[in-house]
Parts: sequence; structure tokens; C-alpha cells
Amino acid sequence: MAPFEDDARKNLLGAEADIPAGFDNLEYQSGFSNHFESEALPGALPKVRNNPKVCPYGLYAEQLTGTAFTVPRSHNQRSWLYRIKPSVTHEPFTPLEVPNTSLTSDFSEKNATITPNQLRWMPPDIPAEPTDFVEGLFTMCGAGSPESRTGYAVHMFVANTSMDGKAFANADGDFLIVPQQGRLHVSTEFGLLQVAPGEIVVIQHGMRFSVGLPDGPSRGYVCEVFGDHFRLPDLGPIGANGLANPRDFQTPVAWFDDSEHAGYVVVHKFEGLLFQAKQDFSPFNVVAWHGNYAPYKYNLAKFCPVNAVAFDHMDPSIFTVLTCPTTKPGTAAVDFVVFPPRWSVAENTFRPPYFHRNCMNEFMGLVRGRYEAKAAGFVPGGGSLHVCMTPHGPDTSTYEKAVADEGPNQPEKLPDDTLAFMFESSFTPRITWTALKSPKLDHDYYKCWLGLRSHFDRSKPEGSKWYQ
Ligand SMILES: O=C(O)Cc1cc(O)ccc1O
Ligand SMILES: [Fe+2]
Repeated sequence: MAPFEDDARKNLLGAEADIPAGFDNLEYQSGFSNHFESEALPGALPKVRNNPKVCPYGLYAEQLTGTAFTVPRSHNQRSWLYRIKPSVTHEPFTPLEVPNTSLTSDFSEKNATITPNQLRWMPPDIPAEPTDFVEGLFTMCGAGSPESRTGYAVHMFVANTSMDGKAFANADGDFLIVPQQGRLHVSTEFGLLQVAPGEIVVIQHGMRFSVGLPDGPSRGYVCEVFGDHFRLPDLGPIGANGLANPRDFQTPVAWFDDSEHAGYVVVHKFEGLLFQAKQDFSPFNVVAWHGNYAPYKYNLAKFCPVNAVAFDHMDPSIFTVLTCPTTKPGTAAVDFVVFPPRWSVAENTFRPPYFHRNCMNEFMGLVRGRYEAKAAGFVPGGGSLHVCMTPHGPDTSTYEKAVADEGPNQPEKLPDDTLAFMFESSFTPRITWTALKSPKLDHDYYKCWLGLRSHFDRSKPEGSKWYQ
């Protein structure tokens, strides 16, 4: 190797990269959709070309392609992985039976149905029997299908066991995972991520990963998109900064496991069905990689909210963290929206979320605290779904409290320990029988609005007294 190449490499990477010992003090690379490069052994990343005749350390080169080869450059995503053995070195895939699984991407009448009713669920219980992340996944609702590469699914998971000798890959789409209880130790082909409640992790189409549970039982939400990848929303007149800032997204550094792994199982989700293949090595055998198709995590506490500072209630799109587009401009397959702690300062304004009907579909979850539109009944780990054009809004006591004070609104801090989110989709979801027949379904949800009585008074055309 010519000496100048070594020097160039040193300048690029700094000191020799260390292999992290585990999940303590993990390093990450910062930025959204950057062209990253990382090597766990010095010089493991081939220089100049992607496909040298013989790779450094005798590694195999393998490309993971996340968009059609010919997608415009601005949206093209792929990475090159340099691994000890290529992914193809496995026994044939065979169907994997997970008892009682309701993980699906088939939203036909067999698995799912429609209802225009407002739906709300209490948190699912953590099972008593050993259950890992894959076994604990179940589907709440969804639309479209992986084979048509359009639509989405909302899943939840409950788990109490780390995945051991087992990885998962999703050939159907991307997973945006929102842990609600317990940290996740996520091993991936690209390196390690630690994801705590309050953070999210996105593992894209095809990437192999494994979930460990350092804190024991864990619960959370998963939004799966079949058609495209999540990206940062355009900011329009907001300008170049704010909402989720690109540098706050964190992608792992290369890390590999070259130990013996007889009978390692790769679980592969393909068109909603699970398959398994055995191999004699860990799929986390990538010593170096480069590219712009890699998993990332994001701490929602870093979200920089922008909102009304004079009057009125902005539409929740103002809180979009990530968006997965459809081909229709401005119309998302899924917007991932967060309702973060913030100051509420709008004057002479009904501040809670307004009453509304929406052409989009809204699945909501709560990581912690209380959601500003609901005084009770929507609790951390629970969920709600308001489909296209189904009326919803603040519950009776939230409404009564918000209009009770006739004086000017005072600035109010929405507490630091509140964190609600929404998967907002232009696809109208069908709700799985599992979700509809769940004992956690709140059959009395509609009652939270029945107390909204008429305040109509023909003798009071002026509305709020003090404003006029
Ligand atoms: O339904 C909800 O609670 C989500 C929501 C919040 C908001 O501030 C405005 C509209 C909206 O759909
Ligand atoms: Fe809504």
C-alpha cells in the first residue's frame, strides 16, 4: 500500500478506531442521512473503490441497497458492508411459527376490519412467559401491503427476554421504534445503539438487528412503512434550523462479533410472514462500512419546537420529527409527530388540541406523563386511533378547564415529563382483530366527550368578555 494512502486514512479517521466493549459509552456518528464511513479495525475500509479484488483483512464486500439503483441522487440510499462472511451463507429459509402471533401485514378481513369509532387502549401487559422483541410484536392496525410497496402498519411490542443467538430482518419496510418502558440494546450490522424511552430508533428495510433488554421488561410502539424511508420534513418559512436538527441524529460506528455461533437464527419478515434461517456465525460480522443507508437513533428531548407565540393553535404538523412521503406532494405515508414539553403562551386562545375531523389517520401513543387533550384514560404505554374523518378532540374536563378562566391566558409550561406522539398517515388503516378484541380496549372511550354540554347563549354574542 502506498504510504500516502496510509497518511490520508489516518487524517480521515484520526487515531485507530477501538472496538467498543459493549453498550457502555457507545460512540455514534452525527448527522441525518450523511455519507458515513466507519471501521472497527484500522484500514478495514477499502480505499478508493467499493469492490477491491481482495478486501483488507480478507473481508467480503456486500452492498445493501435501500432505494432503487436509479432513484435521484438526492434520495438514493445504499451502504457497502465489509464482513467476515457474506449474508448469503445460510441454510434455506423455513416458515417460523410463533405461537399466537398477530404480527401481520395482511389487513384483509381475515386479520382486520374497519370501524369509524374512536378507539383507545390501555397498555398491553408484559407477558409472564419468556418473550423476546420479535415474539412480543403484535399488530394494531395498518393499510396497504409490502408487496405493493405502499402503506404502513402500527405494531406494539412487549418483551422480557433479550434476543440471544437470534437476529431479525424486515424485508417489508422500515421500523421506527418508540420504546416506552426499558432501554433497548440494539445490535445491528452497522454497530450498536442504546435506545432509552424518550428516544427513537429507525432500522431500515433489510437491516439485521437484535434487541437486548438491559433493564428487564420492555414495551413500546413500532411504525412500519412499506413504501419509502423516513426523512426530515422541509422547514419552509421556519428557515434552516429548528424541529429535529440533523446533527442530533446518531448512527453507530462499526462493531463486529467474530465469535463462534453454531445455530445462529436469522428471523426474516417477508410479506408479513416470519421465516428463519440458520447459520454458523453472527450476522453482526461487519468490520467496516460506508454509505448513507444506516440505522439511527434520536433523542426526542433534542426536538426544538416552534409554535404560536401570539394566538391560536397550530396544526400538529408543526411537531413533525420525521416524515415518510407518498408520491402525492405534502401527503405523508406517515408523519412521526411528537408533543414535547414546551411553553404554551398563545393569548385568548383555546390552547388544548382543537376539536376536529381530519382526512388523515391518527394513531397516538404516550411515552410518559399526561397528554394535553386528555385528563384521564390515555396513559403511558396505551394507544388511541382516530381514523379518517372520525371526530375527536379534548375530553370534557380538558375543555371545561381550558375555557373556565375568563382572564387573559398566562404562560404555562407543559411539564418536562410529558411525551406523547402520533403516527399520522394518509392511509386509512384497518384495525386488527387482535386490537379490537383486546381486553385493553376501552369500550367507554366515547363517554369522555358525552359531557360536552351546550354553552350556547343567544344573549352573549361577545364570546370571551375580556377580549372585546
Ligand atoms: O388528535 C390529537 O390529539 C392530535 C392533535 C393535536 C393537535 O394539537 C392538533 C390536532 C391534532 O390532531
Ligand atoms: Fe387529532
